[in-house]
Amino acid sequence: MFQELNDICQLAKQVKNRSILELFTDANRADKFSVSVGDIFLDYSKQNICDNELSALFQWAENCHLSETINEMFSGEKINKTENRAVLHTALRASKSLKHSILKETAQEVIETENKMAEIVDNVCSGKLLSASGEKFTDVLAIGIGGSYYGIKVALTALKPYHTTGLNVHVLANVDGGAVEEKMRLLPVETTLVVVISKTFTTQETLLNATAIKNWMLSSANNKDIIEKQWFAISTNIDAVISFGLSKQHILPMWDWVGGRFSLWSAVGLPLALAIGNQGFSQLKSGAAQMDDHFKTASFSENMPVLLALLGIWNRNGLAHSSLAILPYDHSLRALPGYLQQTDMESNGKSVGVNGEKLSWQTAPVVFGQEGTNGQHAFMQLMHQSDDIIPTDFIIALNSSSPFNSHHQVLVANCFAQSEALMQGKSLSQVKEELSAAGFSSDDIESLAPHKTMKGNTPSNTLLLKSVTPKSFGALLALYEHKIFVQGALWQLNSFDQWGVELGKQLGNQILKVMDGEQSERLSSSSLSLISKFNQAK
Ligand SMILES: O=P(O)(O)OC[C@H]1O[C@](O)(CO)[C@@H](O)[C@@H]1O
Repeated sequence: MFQELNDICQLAKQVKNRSILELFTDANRADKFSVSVGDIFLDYSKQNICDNELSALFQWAENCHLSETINEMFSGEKINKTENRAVLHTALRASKSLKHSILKETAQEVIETENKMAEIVDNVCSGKLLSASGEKFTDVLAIGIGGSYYGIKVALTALKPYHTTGLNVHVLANVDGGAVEEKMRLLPVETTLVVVISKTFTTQETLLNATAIKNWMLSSANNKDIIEKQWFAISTNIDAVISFGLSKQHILPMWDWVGGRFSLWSAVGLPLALAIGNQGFSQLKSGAAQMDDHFKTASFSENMPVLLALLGIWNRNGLAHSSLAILPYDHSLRALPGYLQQTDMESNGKSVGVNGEKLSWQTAPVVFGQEGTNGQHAFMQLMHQSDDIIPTDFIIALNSSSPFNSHHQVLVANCFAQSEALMQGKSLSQVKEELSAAGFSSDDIESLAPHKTMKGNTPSNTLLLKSVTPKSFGALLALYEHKIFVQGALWQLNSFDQWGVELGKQLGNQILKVMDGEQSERLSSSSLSLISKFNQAK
């Protein structure tokens, strides 16, 4: 029973068209299908699922040895098999004693790096560490892309009310001269601290942006020590950073057992800590650690990341829904959909299993979203009336950091209304009744009614945070990290590599050469013609 994903899919097939709304005849459903961890509450009662199906999912997860796989990750087994690496971002937010027991001899280096990072933050804030011109820093520019950008970006945005240090922290990721120019116009050269983040220190976009900013600083500043004094880097590739011109004392290490998209908890978080202070950064990590403990110890039926993962698989494979909408109804969480797009799709957007076999099931959904209520005036039309059912995660904070309470109430009401509308829908007969009550003629009712029906039966989760604080936000990020890990494990793929991004990088380099006059037989006539149009326009 329930040995294979296929068994789960067969079970789901039988209930695909069941009405979610009718499941609420069980008066205890909302209580039963919800769980709390710290400051986060998850209501999953609006999913198309019942007790026996959840039990089947738990049983299947047990049969897949999920508990063992979770232990393997936390204990540092090399579960990233294609790169022969452990996956230990959780150790970065663990207690000192746990760090020692997991990381062994590396623990000391990790703790020293944490201390060094905290010292940099203290010294920059107190003015002990000054710019090359002897002034206090006013701004920080973080340069990095992908996993060396999204975590910082989402946390900086979410924790704006906790930016207590007075430093203005900016991020530069995209390789676009316009974005670079924007920063140059905005930033004061003499008082900007730069943090270059690149695990490999070979990433084209980051190196190009860093070089442009470096040249700009060198040409605009009076002091030629500006790079040595005002720049820091986070990387595993120390030699490359030194060749780039940074002083060794200004390099904080990374380790190959921390994946880029799970690296916020390492020194990669330096720009964030420079905004929210050391205390804020510790609280962020403590929230994540709280979720780690819960994930490691809670039974599957109470385990929030496991539940989210299994519900996602139920929707993706069982009910064959191919997308996932992330809809935070909180301005501070507006960067979350973009962050989760990377974390989820770069981790699990794969079709080959850990042993190289072609998987015979679908994996990561297409993740998209936007802050509410903007989405309601855009793509939610499709969610209500197209044939595609798009499972949704609604995320709200019960208490807003804004003083505009009436706005917050309207925002939350809209959020609850959308999950209800997506579930209830509106049938043809309901619409006809409404039109008739409003006095429409029978001809008008017949022609208008089909346009006004809503399919309903769209499943959703609602996540409530007491408020968005460093601690609750850390827990939220860890929740999704673990959800994605569980899904990858159950889909039997490696969530921790990203070979799919390589071909584009190779072809990008080749195209640059063709733009400079080299011949290529590997490119299609379409691309060659586009290159020629670009060259003509130059
Ligand atoms: O930190 P790096 O080495 O510059 O890499 C940046 C990002 O590029 C990727 O390799 C691919 O997008 C990510 O996994 C990584 O986070």
